[in-house]
Amino acid sequence: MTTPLAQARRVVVKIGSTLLTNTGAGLDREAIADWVRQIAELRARNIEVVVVSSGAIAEGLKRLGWTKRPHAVNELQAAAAVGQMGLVQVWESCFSERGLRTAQVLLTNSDLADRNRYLNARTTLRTLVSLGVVPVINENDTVVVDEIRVGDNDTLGALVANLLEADALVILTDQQGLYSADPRKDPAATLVSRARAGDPHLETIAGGTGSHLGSGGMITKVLAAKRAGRSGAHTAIVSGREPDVLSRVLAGEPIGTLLEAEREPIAARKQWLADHMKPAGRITLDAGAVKALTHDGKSLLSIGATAVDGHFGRGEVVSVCAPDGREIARGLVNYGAADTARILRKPTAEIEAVLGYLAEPELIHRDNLVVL
Ligand SMILES: Nc1ncnc2c1ncn2[C@@H]1O[C@H](COP(=O)(O)OP(=O)(O)O)[C@@H](O)[C@H]1O
Ligand SMILES: N[C@@H](CCC(=O)OP(=O)(O)O)C(=O)O
Repeated sequence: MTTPLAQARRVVVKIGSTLLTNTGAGLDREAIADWVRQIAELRARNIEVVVVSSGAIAEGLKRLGWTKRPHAVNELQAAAAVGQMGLVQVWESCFSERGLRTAQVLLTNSDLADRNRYLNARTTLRTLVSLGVVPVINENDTVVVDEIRVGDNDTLGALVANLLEADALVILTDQQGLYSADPRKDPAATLVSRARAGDPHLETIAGGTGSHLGSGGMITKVLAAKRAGRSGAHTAIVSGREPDVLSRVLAGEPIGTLLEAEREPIAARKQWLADHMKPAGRITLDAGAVKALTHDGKSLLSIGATAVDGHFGRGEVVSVCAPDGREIARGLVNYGAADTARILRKPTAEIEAVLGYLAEPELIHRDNLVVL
């Protein structure tokens, strides 16, 4: 039986540092050339491919002769800048040997959090893909500090899958897939071959971080699958060393781990709201308002809001939380933080008397709200 990946027409392929750099020994040109051969085959089958390539820091460390990964952010950024040169050189030369054009795209979280820049990134990527170019994307490590980082390329891969409304996210790593426990520590761990993206059990078995070269480990892959699933993309986590891995996975062969998107994809604009890595503030609700949003698909009214945190203006993205602090939704708020604080627990009919104006009857309109 074939998996639903046999139907995928647009895919994001994310490749981790350990694989790309042969566990830190230096860029594995042979392996990269082989993935490029498979990508060329996919293109010939009319499958559009975007690559998210890690490895800049790992390659930079090697080129600078640093045997230990530094802690200082400026040193990591310098390593990324050095390594990125080598990375794109190898990708470019391997693709050109196959007669394919490639393009370097470096993104940060703030490029995706700002609505205009997000739309620009989307248009540029779509244009590249429609021109038959294979974009090679990485985080722009040189300019990002912690507050504005995506942080790891599994998440970046999911954001790109959402941005392009891809059908699949294929994560190539150094293990056969997701196991019931970290196989480096537990030899009895078994492979999870198929599960629902977003199943909370997956997060418990994926715990812990990865190798010293990469950043995420399995937990970021599981969370990336959940995120990609929201726009309808299935995720495969497979070994990049498996022969013909890309061709086989996208022919629907059940290898590695398949994490299936089961929900109806949410609309692109709502997806953008959900993908905000760092909302500008937080509004907490009472239990009745939580139910109105999550079960009844209602707008958020001020009467159900009990607390507000952060500094945000009208029109910014905020987190909407249950009384226990759990984030249940995100949305574009109609009132800034100071005015929101003044209308907490107030019925809509009193907003004008309290604030001296009525911007909108709802605190967040349902069209601008996505339940997570
Ligand atoms: N449940 C699990 N199944 C598989 N691997 C796991 C699991 N939990 C932790 N890991 C670890 O995650 C590592 C892969 O993550 P990472 O090194 O960040 O890879 P990449 O560079 O491909 O992103 C594996 O080598 C493994 O040691
Ligand atoms: N942008 C970083 C990637 C960091 C990262 O997520 O690495 P990995 O866990 O190997 O995919 C780099 O190029 O080194």
